[in-house]
Amino acid sequence: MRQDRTVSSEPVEPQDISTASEAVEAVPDQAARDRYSVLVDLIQKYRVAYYNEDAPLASDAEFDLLYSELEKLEALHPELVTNDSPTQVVGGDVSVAFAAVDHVARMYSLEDVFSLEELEAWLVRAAASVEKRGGQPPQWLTELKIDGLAVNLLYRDGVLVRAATRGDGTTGEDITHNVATIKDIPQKLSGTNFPSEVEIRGEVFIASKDFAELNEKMVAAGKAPFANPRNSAAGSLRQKDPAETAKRPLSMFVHGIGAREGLSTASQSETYALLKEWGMPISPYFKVVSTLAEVMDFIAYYGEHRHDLIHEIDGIVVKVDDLATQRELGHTSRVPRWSVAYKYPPEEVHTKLLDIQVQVGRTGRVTPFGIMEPVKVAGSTVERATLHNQDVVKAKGVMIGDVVVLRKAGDVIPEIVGPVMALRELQDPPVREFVMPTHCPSCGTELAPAKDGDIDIRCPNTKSCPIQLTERVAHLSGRGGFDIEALGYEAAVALTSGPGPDPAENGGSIAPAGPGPLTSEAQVFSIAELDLSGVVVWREIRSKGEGTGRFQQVPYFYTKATSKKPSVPTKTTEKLYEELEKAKKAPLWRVLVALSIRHVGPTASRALATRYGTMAAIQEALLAPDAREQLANVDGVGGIIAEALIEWFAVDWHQEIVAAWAAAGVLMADAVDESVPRTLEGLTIVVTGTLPTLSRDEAKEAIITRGGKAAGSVSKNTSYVVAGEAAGTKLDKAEALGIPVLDEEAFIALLATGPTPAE
Ligand SMILES: NC(=O)c1ccc[n+]([C@@H]2O[C@H](COP(=O)([O-])OP(=O)(O)OC[C@H]3O[C@@H](n4cnc5c(N)ncnc54)[C@H](O)[C@@H]3O)[C@@H](O)[C@H]2O)c1
Ligand SMILES: [Zn+2]
Repeated sequence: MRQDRTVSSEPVEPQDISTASEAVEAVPDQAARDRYSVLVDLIQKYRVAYYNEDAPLASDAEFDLLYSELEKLEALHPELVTNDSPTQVVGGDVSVAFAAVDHVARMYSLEDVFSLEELEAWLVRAAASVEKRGGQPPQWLTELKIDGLAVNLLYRDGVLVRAATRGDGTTGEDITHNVATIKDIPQKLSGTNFPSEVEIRGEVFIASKDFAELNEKMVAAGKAPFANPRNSAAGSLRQKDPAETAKRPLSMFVHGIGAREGLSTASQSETYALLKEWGMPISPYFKVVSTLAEVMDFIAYYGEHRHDLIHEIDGIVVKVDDLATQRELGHTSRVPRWSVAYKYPPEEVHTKLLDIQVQVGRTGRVTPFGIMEPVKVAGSTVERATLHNQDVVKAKGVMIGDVVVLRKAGDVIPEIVGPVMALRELQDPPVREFVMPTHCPSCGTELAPAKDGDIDIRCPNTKSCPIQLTERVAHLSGRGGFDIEALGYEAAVALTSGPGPDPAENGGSIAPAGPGPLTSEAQVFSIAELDLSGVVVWREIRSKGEGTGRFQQVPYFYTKATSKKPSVPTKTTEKLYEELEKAKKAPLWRVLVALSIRHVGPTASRALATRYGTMAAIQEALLAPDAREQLANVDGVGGIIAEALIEWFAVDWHQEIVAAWAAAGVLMADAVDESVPRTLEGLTIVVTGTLPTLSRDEAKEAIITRGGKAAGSVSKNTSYVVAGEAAGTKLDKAEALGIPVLDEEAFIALLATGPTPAE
């Protein structure tokens, strides 16, 4: 039966009601009845969107919360429960696009728990129930809860005769032709002696790497990307045209059996082994354990490795392994009593996109980012997420005011996946399109791409744009730069800008204004000489631990003067001075990172430092007529970075920063190991193929420490090519250009003595 698809614009917040365990049966009042029908309608509507349209209106987390609220309400008022309550039936039904087919044995859903305490209570209860019936303490089959959709495969005498979706558990959709396109699923089982009839059940999914590729293709074809692997698997499997399904990278793992005429295995794990012999795809991840502690270990392990697996998971399933015990325990109308699913905290939620603003980075790049209603996802509260550039905003199709899918997988940066289209029309105020600003929000300069054809637009006022300076100062003191802990973002703001207007008169937001005492990063190593005593910032006045909405100006780098003590630099400020002194001895690569040269991060900086050793050598290389080629040839550098270096160093005020830092005592050179003779001075050597004893890195290191240059590609300027086993095109090119080729032995001799005049 089709549900009415009108969507109420009233957002329904889950309400906090007492838990079932502490519930006393009470007569439901009108409020409880009203709430009950609201919940039932909403859950049914969400189910239809999820199972039949493959286009969820709510996140799983939101759905689960509403569902558990319904369960609790029913526990409190059992007389409200009807036979067709969502808690009594398996979600989903049969869409008109497919023929309806009855399963031989019913299919069930799973009981969900959302905390380890609940899981423990469930396992203890189930074990007690088994023992009460005279059984042994159960062995637990622990598996991953695959984020896909269930299929039921009916094999008669070893031949696949029908495949169906779960549907409402009794009747599913006939998807035999679509399943026939899935390579993992055998049309014929291998071996002999098959039962006359067996229903093999499993989860169809799209592997994580395939999912990423599929979405890239969808976007390239101008279609909306899938919100998650579950939707994509469901959408792909339920295509009307099997030829479409065939194009989708679907996989499957078995997780159960239904009808089993003449199958004699005693446990589910044993059945898996048999099915594997028959050629069915069995998950590599399941494990049979006997204690609660082992179940918990399994959960902890996969919680940590959640994103290193073949497929996405949303939890762990624990099953009683023994089949006779499974039969003993039976099932409710909706779920088996011998199995439970523990769900990990959600990594994907829905939230409202309140605004899209832009920020200006340290290289002037202007990036839009979303501001959302704060929402908890994967353990942290998120309210901002980058949208990268205007093209990404377009590709994702998000508008200001949309309800969006927000994903934060593990430690990964939160990402706005896309809008929930079905809710767009209902937003009030209506959604509106984001328009990229034409002028810099910090300095008002007109924005433009650095080069024709660039997607990113930038504020070209790099030297004086206040926000760019702030960002550069914050960056140079960062972990990859000089690593000056006492110079964090707040300090960078205080140094580079004035305190701005009173936040109380500015909607509570702290807006920097005017220049601060530091007007260029050239001065950072002279901060101690600047007068920081007058630098103030706005702080909210707190009373009894609460904000008051009123603000006062407080000194940032100095203590507050009292009648007894004059204002002096704070401890942190003293630390800042000390750290600056230490930073002067930072290795060259850190100096390079600190300069905020486009594309020059720690990796490229390390490569440059290893190759050149001093800032002077880099500057000299930049002056050479073939500078671009030389730099691009450094392993780990390449053409784009070479270009960026040349461009950066060509700017006067950039050179002034380098000069000012050098004048302030920044070393800008890595120590040279004097004990190694510089036998390769002036030589350019390329190492290729596998050498018998030296690794590629050891060989390069040996060249560099002896004053030589370890290049990545062969040119007429190459002095030698050191070739090992399986050397490819580089060797061919060396031979074509007549460049001497050395084996490892000859190379080691060269390291020791340098080129002999005979050569
Ligand atoms: N976002 C929404 O609007 C919305 C709507 C309806 C349902 N849902 C989601 O679906 C869930 C309920 O759906 P459900 O009834 O399909 O139950 P479920 O997804 O919680 O669990 C049952 C299903 O898990 C699957 N599964 C994966 N790995 C398994 C394994 N190793 N062993 C056994 N089964 C395995 C099977 O397909 C099985 O049918 C909700 O908790 C919610 O997360 C979301
Ligand atoms: Zn600007």
